[in-house]
Parts: sequence; structure tokens; C-alpha cells
Amino acid sequence: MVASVRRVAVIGGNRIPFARSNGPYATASNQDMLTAALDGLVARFGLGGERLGEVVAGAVLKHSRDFNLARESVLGSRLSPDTPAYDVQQACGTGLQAIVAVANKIALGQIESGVAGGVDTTSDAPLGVNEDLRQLLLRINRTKGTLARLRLLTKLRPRHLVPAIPRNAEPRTGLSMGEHAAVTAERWGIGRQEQDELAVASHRNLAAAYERGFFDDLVTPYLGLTRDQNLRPDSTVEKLSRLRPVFGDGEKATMTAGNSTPLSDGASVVLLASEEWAAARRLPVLAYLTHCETAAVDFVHGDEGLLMAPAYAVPRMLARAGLGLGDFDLYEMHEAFASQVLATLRAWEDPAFGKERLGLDGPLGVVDRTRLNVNGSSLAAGHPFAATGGRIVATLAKALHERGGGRGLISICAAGGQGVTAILEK
Ligand SMILES: CC(=O)CC(=O)SCCNC(=O)CCNC(=O)[C@H](O)C(C)(C)COP(=O)(O)OP(=O)(O)OC[C@H]1O[C@@H](n2cnc3c(N)ncnc32)[C@H](O)[C@@H]1OP(=O)(O)O
Repeated sequence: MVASVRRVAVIGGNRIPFARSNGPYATASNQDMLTAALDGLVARFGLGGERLGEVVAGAVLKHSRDFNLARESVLGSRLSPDTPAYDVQQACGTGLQAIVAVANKIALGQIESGVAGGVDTTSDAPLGVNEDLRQLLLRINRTKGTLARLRLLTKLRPRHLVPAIPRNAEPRTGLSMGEHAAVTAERWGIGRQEQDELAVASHRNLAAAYERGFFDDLVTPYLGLTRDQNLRPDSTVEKLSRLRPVFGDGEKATMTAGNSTPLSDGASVVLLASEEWAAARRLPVLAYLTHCETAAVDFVHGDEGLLMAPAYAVPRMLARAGLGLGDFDLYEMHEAFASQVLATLRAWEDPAFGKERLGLDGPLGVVDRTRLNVNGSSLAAGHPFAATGGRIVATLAKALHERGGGRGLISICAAGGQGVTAILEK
């Protein structure tokens, strides 16, 4: 059935600047932001009225009204309404997994072009009613007769009005992402200063990239923002060292608001296509998506850290690609927390981890830190969960194109003990 596998071209991306939670996008919905990101892409690549093969996107925090988020966003955009769309969701891996879904169909010749991405708002998080109120409302709904219904209504108490707010926590452990990351940081002996240094590098690199115009054709202003709101170009290790720890135990705690991603709002999308489709429109190819991998770890019963799955996905992907960890010109590691990136790097450098967990003869290898997140990452830009994959792919593809080619590694950790990784090449 499959004739051949084709190369998948990354043509470009677009995102809106990422905002801090309850900031300028407080009244924007997932659909508003995803539509804005799509329309920016449409404008950039002249896609008005174009019927694309497919649009795949998702959000981690969704209202029930968002059951067809990607398709509704297409209908609200200037793409042809004949463009089909569907949603995916894999926590913070959502954006990259959406890109893989579109890429696979292009590779198999099932579509010629597609857009993939993601959106999230922590400002407009879906509030649920609590279980007691839900039961009461359902009973009222099932009850016949106005009087009987009114009688049930008299049972309404103030406790019923306490909303069910989604927690940024793992359902099976009750621990937040930050609390899990703190356990991993301690296990790998990740110090406060190295976390703060990584955060400062993220801010400096993102600020420098904005200054030299790198994001001029990747970011479209939205609701008054022209740059990521969390970006603080004046960040220093000295300033960060004064922040009090927010995750971890007492004296040993090292994780602060400065070396953790902020809760954020935003959207990103990426245009992917076959080479033929791109050539017919004279659109340059920034890079090719050549490999991907997903891994999961048992953080519930086992002793592996919640956000350590990329430490397993990357070596598997490298083995399949016949590459080593050092064979990359650029590395894009999603900075959920500085400690998460540093723990992953340390695991790859550790001979015991290489032998016992990865089945290698020794350590996986070392990442050249001067090639890591050279245009900033989530600590500075912010992390609207499902929008991070699109931000990273578009940033890396452009960076590879700008340097005249090369190979880039992408690593994204996700809730539920999962990791999604990919390789871009030009
Ligand atoms: C989900 C997946 O699938 C996988 C993943 O990615 S896991 C990651 C998911 N994301 C998260 O878990 C989000 C984690 N972050 C949070 O919960 C919150 O941002 C947080 C608890 C860490 C901090 O919240 P907060 O206290 O409201 O932060 P905020 O008020 O902005 O900052 C606290 C202080 O640090 C300061 N600060 C922050 N960054 C700074 C910087 N770069 N330089 C100087 N000061 C800074 C702020 O100015 C503020 O100071 P004041 O109190 O004097 O105003």
C-alpha cells in the first residue's frame, strides 16, 4: 500500500508571543489564540483560501467546548474551510506529536501539506463544578415537576460553590510537576547555581535572538505583545540567587520561580509539506524532519523521575538513526525546569545510567552546552504546554537554515512520565 517514504520539509512556523498567566491574554480562549497563530502563518506563506492536507493541533487544558479545537480554529481562520483538522493531546509533548502526525502522512504520500501545532491557556483554565454540586444538578435534571425541583434546590449549600480547579499535578502521585522535578534534582545532585545559570542563558539567548531579528518571521504580535512577556534580558545569576525556593524540601530546595517555567498562555503552528508542494510554491525548505521517538517511564512504581523519559527516548532515536549524541550542530531541550534539563544531561554523561538503564557500554555522551538552546527556550519564553513543540521546531528549523545546514536534536519532557523527541536535518 505504501509506495515509498518521502522527505518531510519544514517550511516555517508562526506563533504569537507567549504571555504570562492572567496577563494580556486573560480573556483569549484556546480557539482565539490558535486561530491567531494560524492566520499569521496564512499571511506569511500566502495560504489564504488554500486547502491544506490536514491541520493537527491540541491543547493540554481544554474546555469541553474545545472538543473540536483544531477544526474550529481552521473554520475561524483564513485557510480554506475545506481543510480537515483534528486534535491530539500528549501533555507537553502535544505540539511535537501533532507535528509528527502531519509529517507521517506527508512521508507516506497521504497528504502534500499540513499545519501542526498547539495552544494552551492557564488563564482560561476550565473550572469544573465540584462532585457534590454535579450530583445535585444531575438529580435536579432527572426530577420531574417544578415543586420537586425547587425542593432539591433548597439543598444548595455554600460548599457546593467551591470550584474544581485543574491542578498542575500528577493524578497518580498527587505531586505537582515541580515537586516531581525537585525529587529528580536531588537524586542527580543538581545545584542551585547551575540551574540559575541555565535560566540566565535562556533569557540572554532569547533576548539576543529578538534583538537580531531572528523572530521577525516566526512571531506575530498579538493583543499588544510583540515579544514573550516573561523575557527578562537583565536576568543575572546574582538576582536569581535571591529568589526563595518554591519546590523541594527545606534547606535542600533549589527550584525557584526563576529557574522554573512560568504558567503561560500562547499558541504556535508549523507548516510542513512534501518537497514537490514546496517547490511548486517556490517556498524554501528550512529543514527536514527525519526521526522521532516517544518514550515513557514508570515514575509511579519505579524509581525513575517523572520528567526523565527523554533520557530514554533520545538514545533509542539515536540508535535507529545510527547517530551519536555528539553528532548534532544544535540541541533544543525544552526547559520545563532548569533542573530537568540538567538532570537529563547528567544522566547521559553517567556511565552507570548508560550501562544499567540504557544497556550501553558506557555513558551516552556529552551535549556541547554552547550549542544548546542557542535562541532561548521555555525558561525565558514561557511554556504554554501544547505550544512549546511548535515553538521549538520552528526555531530549530530556522536556526539550521540560517547556519547553512546541519543537524538538530529536539527533546521534550511531558507529564505522565513521557518524552517526545525528534531530529531535524538540512
Ligand atoms: C506539563 C508537562 O507535560 C511537562 C512540563 O513541561 S512540566 C512543567 C510544567 N509547568 C509548571 O509546572 C509551571 C511551574 N511554575 C509555576 O507553578 C509558577 O510559575 C511558580 C510556582 C514557579 C512561580 O509562581 P509565582 O510565584 O507566581 O511567580 P512570579 O510571581 O512570577 O515570580 C516570583 C518572583 O520571582 C521573580 N522572578 C522570576 N523570574 C525572575 C528573573 N528571571 N529575574 C529576577 N526575578 C525573577 C519575580 O519577579 C517575583 O518576584 P516578586 O515576588 O518580588 O514579585
